[in-house]
Order: sequence, then structure tokens, then C-alpha cells
Amino acid sequence: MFVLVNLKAYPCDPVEIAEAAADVSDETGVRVAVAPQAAHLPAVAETGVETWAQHVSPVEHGSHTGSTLAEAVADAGAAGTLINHSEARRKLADIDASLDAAERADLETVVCANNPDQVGAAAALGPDAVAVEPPELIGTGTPVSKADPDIVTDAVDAAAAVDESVDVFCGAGISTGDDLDAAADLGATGVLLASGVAKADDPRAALEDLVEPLA
Ligand SMILES: O=C[C@H](O)COP(=O)(O)O
Repeated sequence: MFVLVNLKAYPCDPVEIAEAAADVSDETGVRVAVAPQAAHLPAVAETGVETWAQHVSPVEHGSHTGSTLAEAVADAGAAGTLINHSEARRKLADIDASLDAAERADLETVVCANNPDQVGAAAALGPDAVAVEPPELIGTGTPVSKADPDIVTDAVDAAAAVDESVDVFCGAGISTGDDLDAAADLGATGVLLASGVAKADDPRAALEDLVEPLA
């Protein structure tokens, strides 16, 4: 299982979380990555943790003020990028072009989707993985694997029907090792989470608890 921690714009210490994630990953052998704010990519990458961008823009080098260039996040130390999110929704054409940009910069990709139908559409664009996240469960602490497990199994089926090489991750409300276990049982090969770590009083303990079933 891949554990991808999105720090969103939470008022957390990205380096403290990155150091904890790097240690937990080293100690357990579980793949853990952190996606900080773009401005924090170099500092997070410096810790040695696998570092991801939260977004890359659907552009190439050129006159694109305010964009997040895929080559720039790769230079800053990112190994992968999220594309699209329920909190920053993109048009299908832009998701497609952001995937092209990420591929150009050699970044691994996870496209976020709200439901199994969107998972199928996103899988058709050829990302490495799609993360299914029901928007109403994001940030609630109630995992989709408990609230509506069919969404995860339907997402796995939807992706497989389009392209069996596209992994399916599960997100929204995930914060414990039990949640991670449940996601794996439903066919997800990774989890995407944020508040369970970024808003935890002790992010290191939260990460340790999360990966405990895999350690
Ligand atoms: O990108 C992460 C997801 O939106 C999940 O957020 P959450 O773990 O706070 O529910």
C-alpha cells in the first residue's frame, strides 16, 4: 500500500511531518510520500521523504504567469503530482494536459475523482493511479471504506474496465491503520489522506498508527 499525505494548505509544519514520514517509511518499509505546498517542496524533499506536488498546471514553458510548471516541481524535488481535486476542480481537458506535462517532467501521477464514473473517465487519460474521494467525507474522519465501501469496489471495477494498469487509491476520512486495512481489503493499492496527519496533535504517532498493519 502507498500512503500519500496531502498537506493541503493546513497550518502544519511540513518539514516536521516530512521527517516523521521519512522515518516511518524507513523503519517499516511502507511507501509514504508527502505533498506539501509548492513553496515547501525543496524543504520537504531535503528530508529525504518521497515528495509530491499538489498540482501541476496544463502548460509548457512560456507565458503562463501564476502556473505551476511540471518541470519546476520536478526540479524542486517532486517525484510525483496529484492532479485535480474536489477542492480545486479541473476541466477534463486540463487534467489531460496536466498529465502530459507530468509525463514530460517524469512525474508519477494520481488523478483525484469524486465517484466511480469519474474514476473511469480519469483512468482513460492514462494516469498511474486514480484516487476516489467522496467530497462529503473529506476531512470528516469517517472513512469511505466504512461509510460507503461500494464506492471503493465500484471505483476499482471502473478503472479496471478501462485500463487494468491504473491503480486505485482510496481517500477521504482515512486516519487509522484499520482504515488502511479496510481500503486494501476493498481492492485499493494506496490511500490519500490529509487531516488525519496534518491536523494531528502528534503527526508522527498518527503516521505510525496508520502504517501499523503493514509494518
Ligand atoms: O487529498 C486528500 C483528501 O482530500 C482527503 O482528506 P482527508 O484525509 O482530510 O479526509
